[in-house]
Amino acid sequence: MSIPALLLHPYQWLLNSLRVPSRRLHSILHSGRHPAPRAPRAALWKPSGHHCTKWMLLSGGRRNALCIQATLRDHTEGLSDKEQRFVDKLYTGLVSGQRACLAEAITLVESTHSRKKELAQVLLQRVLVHRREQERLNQGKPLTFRVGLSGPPGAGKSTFIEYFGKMLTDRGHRLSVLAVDPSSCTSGGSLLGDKTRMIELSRDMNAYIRPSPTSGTLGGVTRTTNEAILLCEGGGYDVILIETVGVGQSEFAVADMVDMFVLLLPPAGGDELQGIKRGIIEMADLVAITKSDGDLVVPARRIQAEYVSALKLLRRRSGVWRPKVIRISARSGEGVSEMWDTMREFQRVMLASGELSTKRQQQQKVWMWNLIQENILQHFKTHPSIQEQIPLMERKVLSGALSPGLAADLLLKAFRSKH
Ligand SMILES: Nc1nc2c(ncn2[C@@H]2O[C@H](COP(=O)(O)OP(=O)(O)OP(=O)(O)O)[C@@H](O)[C@H]2O)c(=O)[nH]1
Repeated sequence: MSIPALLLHPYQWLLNSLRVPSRRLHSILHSGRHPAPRAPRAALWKPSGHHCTKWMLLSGGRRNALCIQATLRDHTEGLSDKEQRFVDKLYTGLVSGQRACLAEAITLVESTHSRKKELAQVLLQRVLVHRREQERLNQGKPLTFRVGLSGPPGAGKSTFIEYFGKMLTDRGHRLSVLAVDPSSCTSGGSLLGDKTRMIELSRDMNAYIRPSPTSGTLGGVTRTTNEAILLCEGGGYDVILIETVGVGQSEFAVADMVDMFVLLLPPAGGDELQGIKRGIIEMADLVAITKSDGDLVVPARRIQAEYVSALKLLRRRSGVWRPKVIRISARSGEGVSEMWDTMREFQRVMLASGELSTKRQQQQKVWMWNLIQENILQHFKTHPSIQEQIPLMERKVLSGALSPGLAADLLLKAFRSKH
C-alpha cells in the first residue's frame, strides 16, 4: 500500500505501517477493545519506534505505559549531552514558572528546523507527563481553563482582554494570552500579538502575552497553538486565552482546541458584522456584546435581543449548556465580572456532566488527524514527481479540459508509481 491510498483512507496507511490485518485494525479502532498483542516478546523490552507504535495500539494499559516510556527513553537516548542539558534546562525552568524558559520553549515548538522539532517533542512529552501527574493529584480534573476569544476587528478584544486579564490576576489567577494571527506571516509581524495593545497586562508578572505565529495554514494554527497551550499550562498558567480575529478560518481551528468559545461582537449594525461568518456564531458558547456604555447601551441592547433570538434557532452543541448572550463594557467594567461568573458556571456544568473531558479527548484525536493530513498533503505536494505536474493539471481542470476526478487520479497515479 502506498501513500496515495492513505489520502483516500487514512486508517489504511496506519494499518500498513503497523502491518496489522485490516479487519483487526478496524475492530481495534472502532471497538476500543485491544486484542492481545502478537509482537515478539523482545519488542516489549526494547521496542523500536515501529514496534512501539504497534504496542501502543494493540496492548493494554500497563504495556501501553511501558511502551510510551520506552519511546521517550529512545528519544532521550538519541539526544547529545548538550541537547539533553538544553531540554532539561527548559523543562525545569518551565515547570518552576520561569517566563524566559516558557518563551524559549514556545520558540522551540514553533521552529521549522527538523532537529529542533524533535527536541520540542521530547520537551512536550515531559510536560505532558508532568501535567497528567498534576491532574491525577487533582482527582483527574483539568487544572486549567482554555478559552477561545474571537471577534471582528475593532470589536474591543484588546481593551476587553486588558480589563479582564487584570481582573483575573487580581483574583490570583495566572493568565496567558496566545494571539493567533494567520496573517502574521504575510504582514511580517503579528498584529494581534502586538503588546502595545495590552500595555498594562503585558507588564503584569502573572500574565503572559504571546503572539502565536503560524505557517499561514490551518495546520500551522493547530500545531503551534496547541503546543503553546500545553507549555503555558506546564508553566503554571491556569487560564489560557486564545485570541483570534473572527473573519477567517483560524477561529474554527481555535474553537476546536478550547473548553469554551467566546464571541465578542460590537454594538454595530449588519454591515459591520458582515465579515463574521454565520458558522462562527454556531461555535459560540457565549456571545458578549461589547462597548455597552453611554450612547451605545441602546444599540447594544438591540443587538443582544437579536442574537438571543438567532441563537434559539441554532442547533445546540451541548446537552447541558445553552449559549448565552450578555452585554459588557471594558470601559466602565460593567458586566465583566458577571461574564467571568458565567464562564465558571459553564466550566462547572461541563465538568460535572463529563462533557468537558470528552471534548478535550476528542480534540486530541482531531489534532492528531489534522497533523497527519497536513503532513501527508505537504509530502504529496512537494514530491518531485508531482510538484511540476500540479500547475499543469490545475490549468487543465480550470480550462475544462480535464475533470477534477481524472486530474486527481492521474496525479495520485504518478505519485504512487514513484513510491
Ligand atoms: N465605548 C467603548 N469603547 C470601547 C470599549 N472597548 C473598546 N472600545 C473602543 O473600540 C475601539 C477598538 O477597540 P480594540 O480593543 O482595539 O478592538 P480590537 O477588537 O482589539 O481591534 P483589533 O486590534 O483591530 O482587532 C477602540 O477605539 C476602543 O477605545 C468599551 O467598552 N466601550
